[in-house]
Amino acid sequence: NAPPLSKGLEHLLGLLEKKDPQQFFAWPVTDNIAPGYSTIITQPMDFSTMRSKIEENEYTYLNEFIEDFKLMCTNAMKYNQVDTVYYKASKKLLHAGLKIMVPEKLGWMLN
Ligand SMILES: NC(=O)c1ccc2nc(N)sc2c1
Repeated sequence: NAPPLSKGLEHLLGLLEKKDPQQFFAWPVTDNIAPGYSTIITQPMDFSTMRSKIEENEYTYLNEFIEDFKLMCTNAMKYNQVDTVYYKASKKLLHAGLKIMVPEKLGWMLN
């Protein structure tokens, strides 16, 4: 059965996914669309993987979820050149996401 954390994380995930309308972060990046991706990015992460982890109760603490979100964004800033839509979108998503993942905004989930 889903402990309370997973309910909160699913809500939070939904808020973050809305900040990625082009769905650049919706699914794992493949080497087909991003040549050499799997050699450059050793720890891939995307929203669909995060959703699976929530459903499998793989997140014990909110911080683990936040780390995966940051990993997903920083991977994109590592692989993509600064002048690409992907880099720009990941930087914007990272900052927008970290703005809502602060204690005063998440108090309802933390206790
Ligand atoms: N999340 C990413 O880093 C990402 C997503 C989509 C995409 N499509 C390409 N042609 S390169 C690329 C990179």
